[in-house]
Amino acid sequence: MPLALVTGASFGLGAEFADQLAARGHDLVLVARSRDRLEETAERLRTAHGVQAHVVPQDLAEPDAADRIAHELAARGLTVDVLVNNAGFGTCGRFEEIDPRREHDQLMVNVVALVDLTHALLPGMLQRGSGAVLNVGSTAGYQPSPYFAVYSATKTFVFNFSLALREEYRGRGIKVTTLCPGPVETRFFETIGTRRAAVGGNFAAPEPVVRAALRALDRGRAYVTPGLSNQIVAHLTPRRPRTLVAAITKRITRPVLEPEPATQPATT
Ligand SMILES: NC(=O)C1=CN([C@@H]2O[C@H](COP(=O)(O)OP(=O)(O)OC[C@H]3O[C@@H](n4cnc5c(N)ncnc54)[C@H](OP(=O)(O)O)[C@@H]3O)[C@@H](O)[C@H]2O)C=CC1
Ligand SMILES: CC(=O)[C@H](N)C(=O)O
Repeated sequence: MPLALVTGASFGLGAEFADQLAARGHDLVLVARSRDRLEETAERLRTAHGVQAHVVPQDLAEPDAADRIAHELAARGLTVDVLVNNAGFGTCGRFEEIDPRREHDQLMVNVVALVDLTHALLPGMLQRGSGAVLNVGSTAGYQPSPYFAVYSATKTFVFNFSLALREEYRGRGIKVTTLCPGPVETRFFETIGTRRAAVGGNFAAPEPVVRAALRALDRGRAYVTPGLSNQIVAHLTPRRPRTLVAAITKRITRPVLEPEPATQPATT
């Protein structure tokens, strides 16, 4: 069976990727920090889909995270066919008020670990002449986003990095697709600290978002943004003048500085 490695598989979109890939008959390697949660997911996938599910607990903010994962894969004799770089989190607010350590970790998880894991696994895919990389970006990456300065920049990085790789490996059996979702109902907003961080779209459930991502990967598409309002942001928003785009985006993202609304819908 083909083997897929999913980062951030303990919750949210990553757990959904693991479910849907297992339902398609993939064996899984599940990576995140929450060991218990990964073990539960792995057991559920084995029982429901009869696949092998391997748990590799790892903090992706650690500088040698990808090396450790690669070492673990080699020790267990596992060859990865599909890499889903999904793990990530956001920060928001006035830049000078955000904990620099948190921003640093965000860069490590959203950017450095994603590149390092791709370095670790892509050469094997090239040798075998087939493989797939699915990177999770965001609609936040389509433009500079004041009050999400670092988060949106990490997602712009993910998008441009993925587009460039896709072009480099065209014709060599490697698919590279970026999922750029708008707001999805996950723990993301608990972690970032406010549901006001859901900018410019309705909340989607993880299931259709992941389904759209895997369909796009099947078809070799460069990127996918599920949902009509998110597609308007993706395709119809002018890209320049860039300073004007940043100024307009600031008007849209500014509410993130205001207090959280009183009621909190449950998250998955
Ligand atoms: N929800 C949304 O509206 C949107 C989300 N995204 C992107 O989707 C991706 C998944 O987020 P989502 O499912 O929504 O959020 P969740 O908070 O539900 O899940 C985040 C996942 O990332 C993992 N993770 C976070 N930090 C680390 C770390 N240091 N080391 C290892 N794993 C880590 C978490 O695992 P653990 O805590 O166990 O380590 C968890 O499995 C992210 O890249 C996010 O930016 C993009 C657009 C919209
Ligand atoms: C959190 C996200 O990345 C999402 N695109 C949003 O705008 O809410």
